[in-house]
Amino acid sequence: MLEVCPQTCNACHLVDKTPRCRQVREMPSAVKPGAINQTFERMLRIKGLSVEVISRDPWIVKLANFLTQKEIDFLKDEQIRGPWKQAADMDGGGNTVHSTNRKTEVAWCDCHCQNHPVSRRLFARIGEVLRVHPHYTEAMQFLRYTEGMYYKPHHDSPHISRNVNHACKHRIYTFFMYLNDVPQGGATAFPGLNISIKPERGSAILWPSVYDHDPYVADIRTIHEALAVEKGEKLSVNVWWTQGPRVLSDNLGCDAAPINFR
Ligand SMILES: O=C(O)CCC(=O)C(=O)O
Ligand SMILES: [Fe+2]
Repeated sequence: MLEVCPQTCNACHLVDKTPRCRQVREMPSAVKPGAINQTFERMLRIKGLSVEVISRDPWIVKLANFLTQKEIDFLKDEQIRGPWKQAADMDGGGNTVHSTNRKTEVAWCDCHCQNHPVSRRLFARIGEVLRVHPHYTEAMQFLRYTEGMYYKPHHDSPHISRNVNHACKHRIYTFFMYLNDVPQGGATAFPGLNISIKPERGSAILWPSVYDHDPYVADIRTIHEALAVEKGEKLSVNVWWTQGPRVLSDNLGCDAAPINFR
C-alpha cells in the first residue's frame, strides 16, 4: 500500500524505501557486547522461571514448563498454523530446491497467527526473559518430524556479515519450544559440545548464535542438529531473535538482503 498508493496513506514521503530502511537499520541493536552474559545471569534469578543450565560457555539453557496448556493448544492448532510443507533450501539464484540437509515439515505463523493475543503474550514473555523487544524477531516457524525425519548439523546464523546495510541484521538467539514428548529419538544435539537435549512437552531451550563479546560474530560452537525421530512424532517451534528489528524491517518492505544506501 505504501508503495502502490502512498497518497491514500498520507505516506508520499515513504515511497522511496531507502530512507525508511535506513531508519530501521539505524535503530539500536538488540544486544550490545556483554549483554548476552548479563541476560543469562539475570535469567537465573527470575522468580517462577525454572532454568536448567546445560552449558555456560556457550550458554545453553532449558526452561521446563515454559509453555502454558493454552499456549500448547494454540501452537498445535492447525487453523492457526497453516498447512505443513516439506522443508526446502534456496539455491544461489533464490530458487527453492530439495534439501539434503534436512527432512522435516515446516509451517510458518502468518500475520493472523502472529497477531493473535496468545502469540503476542508469548512473545512478550520471551522478550522479558531476553530483555529484547518483540519487534526483534522472525515469525514463528513450526516444525514436524515424523519417524526417520532429522535436521543435520547447522548453525542458525550462518551468513553474518558486518554489512550494516541489512536492516534486520542477523539472528542472535534461538528460542526453541517443544510441543510434545517424543517416545524415542528426536533430541536436539550440539555435536561439538557433546550435548543432547530430549524434547519435553512445554519446555523450551535457548542459546545464542553469536559471541557475548562481539554479537556480530557467529559462535560456531552452537552448531546443532535434530537427531532422527525413531518413534512417534516431534512437534516444535522456533522463535529467532534478531539483532535488528526484523518485524519493522519486514513491514516496511526492507528485504533481508542488503540495500544499497546512497
Ligand atoms: O528440531 C530441532 O531439534 C532443531 C531444529 C533446528 O535446529 C532448526 O529449525 O533450525
Ligand atoms: Fe537450527
